[in-house]
Amino acid sequence: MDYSLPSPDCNTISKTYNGQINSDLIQKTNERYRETLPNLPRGKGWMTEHLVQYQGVWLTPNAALKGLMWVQDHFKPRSTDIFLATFPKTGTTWLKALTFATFNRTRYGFADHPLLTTVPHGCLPFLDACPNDLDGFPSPRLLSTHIPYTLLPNSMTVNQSCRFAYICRDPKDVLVSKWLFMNKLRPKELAPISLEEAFELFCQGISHYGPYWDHVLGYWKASLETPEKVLFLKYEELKEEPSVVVKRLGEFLGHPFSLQEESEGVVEEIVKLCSFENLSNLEVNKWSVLKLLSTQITIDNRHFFRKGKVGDWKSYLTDEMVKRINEITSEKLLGSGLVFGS
Ligand SMILES: Nc1ncnc2c1ncn2[C@@H]1O[C@H](COP(=O)(O)OS(=O)(=O)O)[C@@H](OP(=O)(O)O)[C@H]1O
Repeated sequence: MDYSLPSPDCNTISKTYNGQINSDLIQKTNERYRETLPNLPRGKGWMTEHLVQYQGVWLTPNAALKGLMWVQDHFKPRSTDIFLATFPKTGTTWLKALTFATFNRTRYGFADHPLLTTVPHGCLPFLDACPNDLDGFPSPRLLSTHIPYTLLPNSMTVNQSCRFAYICRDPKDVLVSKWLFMNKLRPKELAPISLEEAFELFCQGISHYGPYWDHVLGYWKASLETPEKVLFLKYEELKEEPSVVVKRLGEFLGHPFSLQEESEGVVEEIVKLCSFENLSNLEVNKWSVLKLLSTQITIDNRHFFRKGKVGDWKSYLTDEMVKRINEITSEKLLGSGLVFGS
């Protein structure tokens, strides 16, 4: 089986979560999970009723918490692994497409590229959902994760030469994108979350894999310490100069673009293939669904493509909200050398 091809099986973790694979290791993590869960602080959920705080991070109590414990307890990283790491709604879908297309550019032609018929999420297995299903994948593995850098096991960060491509985005756009997306997925029996509520929760750090600023700072600091291992990107820069960023991505992935490829316009082809305008208009991304077996949730692919703009927060946030979130951002990032646009 060619595992690097898009595979609908990349979410097969449900087998694991549902306990159908019966091993001592799984039992141990499940026990740890069952013992830990009742003692964790709870906050209001955006998509689920609650989020729980584990090791300082807010997670959905079922899939995300179990996924994290799984990775911490059992994932066997390889030195050649490449992870696409993101906080949700910062550009995951886009970077997945770009990474997949860049990494596999000699394997697929642009006219019949897998991304024309597969949602980007179907192209890169989600580590947090299937850590033990990945053992059979040939190296080098391209995987994705939402786990904050500081919560990853040492086996992935300190002890291995695994690489991470990380993308962040202006928190105001992340908040708005997340609020609109989560309300679409929120079960009908739960009342929708108002923007005011979402704003408050986000500012307090209570959102999936939040606090947002801590997530960003974890990868930012790691990128300063080990730039060869952590590539730190910004959604806004990718929008501004996609070709420049794709070339950096190529180098980071260990596949720099040759002069010939550049003169043949390969970089631009990748940028075009993965552009919002192209991906959001494909049949697969307009009408198909992504089944997240681990959470039993089905997501319409079109929800991953809303506007794809920088600064759409201006249509939603009040001046007061902007002032508060900007203040939090300045405070949190103070002295880090990292800034977001105003
Ligand atoms: N190709 C491309 N180019 C530019 N922007 C894109 C692209 N694909 C998705 N998007 C926009 O990214 C936002 C979704 O973020 P994520 O992909 O991180 O979401 S998720 O975590 O995977 O659910 C969401 O942003 P908003 O439009 O602001 O809501 C998407 O529209």
